[in-house]
Amino acid sequence: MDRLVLTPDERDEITALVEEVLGRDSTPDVLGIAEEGTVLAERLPHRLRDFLAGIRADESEIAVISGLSVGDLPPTPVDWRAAAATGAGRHAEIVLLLCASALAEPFGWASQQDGRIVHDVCPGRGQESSFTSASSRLALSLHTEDVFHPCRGDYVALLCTRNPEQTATTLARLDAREVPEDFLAVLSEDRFRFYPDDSHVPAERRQAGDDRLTSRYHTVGKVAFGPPDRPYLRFDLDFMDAVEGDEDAAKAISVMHDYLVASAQEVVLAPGDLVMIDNYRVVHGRNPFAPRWDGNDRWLKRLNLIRDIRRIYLHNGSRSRILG
Ligand SMILES: O=C(O)CCC(=O)C(=O)O
Ligand SMILES: [Fe+2]
Repeated sequence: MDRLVLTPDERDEITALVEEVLGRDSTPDVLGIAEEGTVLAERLPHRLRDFLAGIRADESEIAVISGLSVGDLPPTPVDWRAAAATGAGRHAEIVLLLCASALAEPFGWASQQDGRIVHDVCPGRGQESSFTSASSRLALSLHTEDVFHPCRGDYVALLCTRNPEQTATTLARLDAREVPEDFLAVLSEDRFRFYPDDSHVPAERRQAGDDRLTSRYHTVGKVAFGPPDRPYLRFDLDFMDAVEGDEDAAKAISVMHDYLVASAQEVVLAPGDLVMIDNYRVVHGRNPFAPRWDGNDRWLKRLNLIRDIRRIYLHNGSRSRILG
């Protein structure tokens, strides 16, 4: 893991830029700021830009920037809808957008959190055991973000505003030297189906009970691909399966899951920590925790990033960074 600890002066420089951007408009347009992101990011402290350029060039798995300001915070919202309605944590959103724009291009999903580009990750009441980031009492299993889609992010960026129980984010990669060749060979073939996760499916449809995974749209692909010595990875136990009748592929999913769990590392984010997770090189998840619903629960802001925004434009058939 690579880490950069910002100095108080660097933090203040970033805060001043964020305040300038927020001060331009009484109702800031977050998507509009994302459009300007890469230009605004040129004004971030040199050491931060240098660090992120290195992360990008090296394809580093995990990078943490510590010491960011998250602004004045209201109580942790009860769910993302409450955050969206009130603009809770706007300062933190812009910190995240600007810093992340020095690494890659922000984008969002029409099907997720109402098409917002910056997401809220906080425990949702009634969603304690869901398979989404709003879960709490149930661990969020190791996954590639948006595993089903060819335009899934190159990075997931998470900025922590609160983490009172020091709940860990979990991370794991595939080290080709550690796994048997025949197993890797199965993972490297188009023998796996990938489905949209529950955050992309309207709650009404899920509650209606007619939403079996296999009735969802899916894509077929490999779990391991890319440079053989440093393979890329596509995996989400809860939202994938083997193609019909392929027992060796089904077994490979289960062995792969055990391998990832056994080799996972934990990163505990503190307020003001921003982690950039390479969504091709590592899978991520979260340990379980017990929310207190006291306004001080764990709360992250999340942003998806892609190296080449044209892939999104081509998919959309328009210059929109909201995919769908
Ligand atoms: O809460 C965390 O640490 C990770 C959550 C997650 O997987 C996500 O927001 O994509
Ligand atoms: Fe995730």
